Amino acid sequence: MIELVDIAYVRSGAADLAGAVRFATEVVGLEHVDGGEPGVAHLRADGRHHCLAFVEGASGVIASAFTVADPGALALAETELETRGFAVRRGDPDEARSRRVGEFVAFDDPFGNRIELVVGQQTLARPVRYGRGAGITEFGHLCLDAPDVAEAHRFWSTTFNARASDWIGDAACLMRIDEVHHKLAVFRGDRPGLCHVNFQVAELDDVFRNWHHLQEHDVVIEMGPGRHPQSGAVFLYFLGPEGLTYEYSYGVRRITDEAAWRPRYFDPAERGSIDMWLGPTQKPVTQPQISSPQLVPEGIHP
Ligand SMILES: O=C/C=C/C(C(=O)O)=C(/O)C(=O)O
Ligand SMILES: [Fe+2]
Repeated sequence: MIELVDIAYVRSGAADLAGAVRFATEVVGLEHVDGGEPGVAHLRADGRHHCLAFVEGASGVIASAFTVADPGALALAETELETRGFAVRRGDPDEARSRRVGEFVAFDDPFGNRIELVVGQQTLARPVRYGRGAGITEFGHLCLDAPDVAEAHRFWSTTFNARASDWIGDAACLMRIDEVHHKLAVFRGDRPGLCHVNFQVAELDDVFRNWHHLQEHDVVIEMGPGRHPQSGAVFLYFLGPEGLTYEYSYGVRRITDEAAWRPRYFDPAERGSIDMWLGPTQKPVTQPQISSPQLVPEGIHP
């Protein structure tokens, strides 16, 4: 079993790099960390050097990354994935530099989502220079698509240490890797992709202030403000450029008594199962996975 320590970053293709950065800084409120790397823009939300990187090119998610403890754990993870039949590729030093990590490996999950496992993700000591005062405190979670959510849970909970915190029928599974109710969610979708990236905000007021800010800037609000009964968080989903959905949320549950927690099963057909405030609900737009070079011939995955 591979122990995921935290989420690290999402890497996404941007056909209009400048436009994606402008939105991420001026509208979402992230910091643009200028790394002097042509064609790549790093966006920061917390201590991590970045949690979102835009790479000039075709729109779509390139990879979603998780941290493991140290180089030894990364080497063990590589072997374990290979033993389980996954093709694993070691990132080269230039790729690792661009990701601001010491080392990383890449593989595709059984549904075609490109996952990277990293060690040595760079921390910046100076405070975050937020693009605007959105109240962002941290990169909260990432959400992937898969056609079979139960199968995705089986994969993440047997290959990795992810535990189901709650289910929304066969439509979604919210999984934790630490005390936070979920840092990884899988939603049902026909194709692999990134359903959304989440940023936690400091206060309830931030969610509502941000809502007005987004409306003033004619941003498409996909869902909310509302309150999820699963994590208890007040949410707001909105669509950015390149088909990337962002979520602000406030007040996510922490599961402090691991032994006592039992995942709950919500019925997606019940009104209120997605939004306790009974607002209109819809699945956020998914950013499709960019088809990356095959790691190995098809069909090798278990
Ligand atoms: O549709 C339900 C979403 C639930 C939550 C939550 O409980 O916070 C999410 O944020 C999510 O799955 O992304
Ligand atoms: Fe979310």
